[in-house]
Amino acid sequence: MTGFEVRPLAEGEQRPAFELLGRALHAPRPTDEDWEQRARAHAVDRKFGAFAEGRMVGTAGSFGTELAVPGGKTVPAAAVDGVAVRADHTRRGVLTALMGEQLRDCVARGDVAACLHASEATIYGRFGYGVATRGKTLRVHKGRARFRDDAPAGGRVRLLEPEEAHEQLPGLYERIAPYRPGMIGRPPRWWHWAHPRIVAQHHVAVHTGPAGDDGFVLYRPEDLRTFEQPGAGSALVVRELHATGVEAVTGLWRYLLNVDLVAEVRAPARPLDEPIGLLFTDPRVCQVERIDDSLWLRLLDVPAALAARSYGEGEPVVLEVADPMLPANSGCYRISPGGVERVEAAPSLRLGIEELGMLYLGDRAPGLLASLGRIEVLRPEALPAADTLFATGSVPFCGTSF
Ligand SMILES: CC(=O)SCCNC(=O)CCNC(=O)[C@H](O)C(C)(C)COP(=O)(O)OP(=O)(O)OC[C@H]1O[C@@H](n2cnc3c(N)ncnc32)[C@H](O)[C@@H]1OP(=O)(O)O
Repeated sequence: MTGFEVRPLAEGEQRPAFELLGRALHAPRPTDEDWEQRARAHAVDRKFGAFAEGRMVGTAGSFGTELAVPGGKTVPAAAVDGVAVRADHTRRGVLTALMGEQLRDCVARGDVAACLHASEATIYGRFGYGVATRGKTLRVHKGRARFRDDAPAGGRVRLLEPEEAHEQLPGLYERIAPYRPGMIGRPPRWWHWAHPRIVAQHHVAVHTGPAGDDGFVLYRPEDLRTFEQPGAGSALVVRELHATGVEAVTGLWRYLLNVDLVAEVRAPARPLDEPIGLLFTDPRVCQVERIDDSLWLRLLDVPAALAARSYGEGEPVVLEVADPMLPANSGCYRISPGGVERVEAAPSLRLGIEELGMLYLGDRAPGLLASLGRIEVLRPEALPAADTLFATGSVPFCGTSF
């Protein structure tokens, strides 16, 4: 559609963009005071606006970070946020134009990947993003929860005051992450913008093991009491839990389940392989309520992304990747345990950039996507080989909201 232009935001346009976003997300309009508090995290850098008749009608932003990929390396990545189009200008191609500008800008900056958390699962596939990590929501009923005698024990937990949390958590996160594919670095901008809002609404507890601080949890109480059930107590809702290992994870769960006046602990967006149920004498006290998409991944520089991750043992496979929005990525890549090279060879498997995002961190196997018709199989023997090559041995997890 014509009738609007997309350009980088100019200095002074951060607040209208922030208000546009808030309105699109049905958030209350920020007061001058709210804006004062947030302004320092709202640099114009990496932000775009769409303008029609002199007014901003859409916006999209990102911040630069590092994404952990299989094998232990990180790649430069854009964490995309603040995407919105004014309600009176939706479905006219404004987001499509913003995404195009943003992707080209990220490529020019040298970002190897872009990632985001989606408000709706129907928006971003068309721009090449695929679901690359998922999270499960756990609910543990405290009344019946008894830890097994052989469950890890030890360590201690201390509560932090908000000022202590501001001071201590950046260093602690830095030290214990990224420990698995899908985690992102948290730049100062994230700590200035997202963290204060989270800490204002949550309690923060840190676990200390034999080697020092090795995990932390942010949680808030939710009142379950009603007129009919005045003794229902509270639920503790976990916003974040990061730890170096199962001992620290267990220590933090022991702490949460030991807080008085608590009926249940609910933890959304946990790693799919976190074995909380197995800690209890009755594993059914821990229910998986749902599994949701978490991080959406869009590879921007396919050769660099494929070269950055490790591969399992297996016969080499030639993938043909199609990326209509960033055609420089389209082509054939030979993947082998030793590495990746761009080739002019007949492909064994053909897939789109969205599907490559889905399997890149190890969340989905090529065989699964092929069985759903999302990978075209030209040589059937290549499919088990691709499954082995792309297997990671760990479940990807993001754990940072933005
Ligand atoms: C990373 C984040 O920040 S997530 C937050 C995203 N923002 C929001 O959810 C705020 C509320 N929603 C909005 O502001 C807008 O609806 C947006 C940004 C999601 C979409 O903006 P639009 O300008 O309407 O998108 P655009 O017109 O470019 O749509 C492109 C295509 O996607 C489809 N599409 C866009 N949004 C949606 C949606 N929410 N659900 C289903 N389809 C959608 C359109 O129908 C269109 O399809 P077509 O090409 O087949 O015709």
